[in-house]
Amino acid sequence: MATAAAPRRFCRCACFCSENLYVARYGLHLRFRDERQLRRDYGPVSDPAGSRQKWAEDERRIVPEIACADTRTPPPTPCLGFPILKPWLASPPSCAAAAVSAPRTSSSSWRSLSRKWSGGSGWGRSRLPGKPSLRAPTAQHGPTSTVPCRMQLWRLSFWPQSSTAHPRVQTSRVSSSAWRQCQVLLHELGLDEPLVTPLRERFLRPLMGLLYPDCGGARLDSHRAFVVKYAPGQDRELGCHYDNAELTLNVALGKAFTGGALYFGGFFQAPPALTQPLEVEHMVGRGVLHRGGQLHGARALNTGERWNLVIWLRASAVRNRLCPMCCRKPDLVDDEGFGDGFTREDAPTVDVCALT
Ligand SMILES: O=C(O)CCC(=O)C(=O)O
Ligand SMILES: [Fe+2]
Repeated sequence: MATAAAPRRFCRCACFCSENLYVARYGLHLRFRDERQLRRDYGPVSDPAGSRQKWAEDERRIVPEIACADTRTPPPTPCLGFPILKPWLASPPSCAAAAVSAPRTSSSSWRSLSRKWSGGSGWGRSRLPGKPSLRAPTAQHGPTSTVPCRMQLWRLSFWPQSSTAHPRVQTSRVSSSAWRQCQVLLHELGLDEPLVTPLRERFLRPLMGLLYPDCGGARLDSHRAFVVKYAPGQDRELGCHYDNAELTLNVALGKAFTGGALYFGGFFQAPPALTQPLEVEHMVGRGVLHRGGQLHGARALNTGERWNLVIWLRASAVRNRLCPMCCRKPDLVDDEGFGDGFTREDAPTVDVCALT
């Protein structure tokens, strides 16, 4: 008789508290061991004019940000209109439904998968409403694909009424490398289990197994999903960074906006990385897939409001060997939920062809 497997325990890497802390104000990624090291390594950067007064001001601002990343403050209860999402949650989004059948096709390559989903037309838009399609990878920057889907259903009626209702960063480390005012973690809304986990297991893992086998695409076993908001008077852009993820899906949910394009460079391990950035315009209802380690950022919003769903997809089998943030063997610390996707032992291999 089959017995249910015990839930896996996820961890984070201890570098969470010290490495790669992004301070948007300076566009800097900091290492933080102690105050002396902080002053020694970054004093000249944060105090170009050599003014002690300015440094004191910087210190006030930098240290609370670090403390915030350090302590994992319990999340405030988000104010949300959850019932508004319920009818939609009852039936899976069309992209998930369409993609569930993908592994059963004989296609095992990007090109044939694209042909199937784009109604035989090769690269480009899907002719079938609601079905995902894939766009050609760009030669220079590695595959970055777009997946239209009905994610615009995510009108996010649950967004807090004002940004102050949901204090910045307090819900989480946005990432160890990106930081912004307005973000809501989906697990804090209770949406991981009913929504994001099935989406990852039934749709994204098979798809990523085909598109990005070298990044652990077929072995994705956790995620961090959040919705970000850019608006005038709030965040308008996002600095260049890489994600704490093997792979990322970034879906433009709305509303109406201009500007805010994503730009991509090379991989963070291979500088100089942003000499010729590739720009990808966000289109509402479409998602962009990319490798987490690919440097990227978001250009300034010109007008309107931009809301995006970002899912950082993680494969413990990959990250257990090398933490993508500190690039060392991870120093594991037990954590809640999916932690940062590390585990004390590797997940069993997933046969994507056997998934239904
Ligand atoms: O604003 C965007 O679309 C990019 C978001 C992003 O790269 C991230 O949250 O890691
Ligand atoms: Fe990112």
